[in-house]
Amino acid sequence: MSEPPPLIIAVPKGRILAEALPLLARAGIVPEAAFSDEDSRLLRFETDDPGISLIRVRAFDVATFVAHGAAQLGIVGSDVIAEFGYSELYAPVDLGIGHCRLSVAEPVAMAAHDDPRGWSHVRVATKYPHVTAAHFAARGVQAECVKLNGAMELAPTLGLAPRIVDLVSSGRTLKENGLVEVEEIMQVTSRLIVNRAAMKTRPQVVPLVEAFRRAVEAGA
Ligand SMILES: Nc1ncnc2c1ncn2[C@@H]1O[C@H](COP(=O)(O)OP(=O)(O)OP(=O)(O)O)[C@@H](O)[C@H]1O
Ligand SMILES: O=P(O)(O)OC[C@H]1O[C@H](OP(=O)(O)OP(=O)(O)O)[C@H](O)[C@@H]1O
Repeated sequence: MSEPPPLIIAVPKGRILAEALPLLARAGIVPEAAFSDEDSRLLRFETDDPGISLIRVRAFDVATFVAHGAAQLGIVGSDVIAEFGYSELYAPVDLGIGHCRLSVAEPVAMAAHDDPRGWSHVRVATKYPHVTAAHFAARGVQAECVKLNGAMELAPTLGLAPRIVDLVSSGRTLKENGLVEVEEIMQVTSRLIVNRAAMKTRPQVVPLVEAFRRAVEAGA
């Protein structure tokens, strides 16, 4: 009988990659050297297990590859999972990396005389229009979102939108751009995601999920 095709794990490039590498190692996955070389143009990588390959894609695309079954597993922020809301995804393991929060922020001067409890309509620049609209709808506020893919912090001073919804970790980006956090929407960490169909059809998936679970416990 021929070998099944390798399982594909989608890993985001950017900041999560560095935190994911030790986790992959503890899960027994050793990628070829080019994987941790930011200068490499390769997108798909072999590992020392012929049954496992890695792909390196943009953070938001990890969820899309896995939801459509193009990759069977992935590592992605809970912010991205929430924004897409793909029903095909199962997120069984909190990997304990990529800690940050998704928050509403506005200019310091505006915050001085603003009360979020009084809002009935907000205009917000964000990369997360679905999470933002759902958050505000739940408390009876109508949200008008301007979709940006980065540098949301520029929106208030340039008149694009008076407020933003963005990720905050140290708070340095907000501070340096004259903004202040006024409301937290969600706490974020990276999760292991699995395609639900692959979980049933590919017997190697469940042991791999367990390997990640043990890798997290070993690093705690
Ligand atoms: N400041 C931060 N601190 C900790 N984790 C973060 C921070 N910013 C983002 N993250 C987490 O890392 C993930 C990827 O963010 P990153 O900034 O690397 O990608 P991006 O620049 O938004 O993506 P792309 O360049 O592909 O559009 C986010 O979805 C989030 O879960
Ligand atoms: O609170 P801080 O520690 O300053 O982190 C917050 C910043 O981190 C993320 O951006 P990132 O650095 O990933 O840049 P990008 O989204 O513009 O690519 C986020 O979009 C904020 O701008």
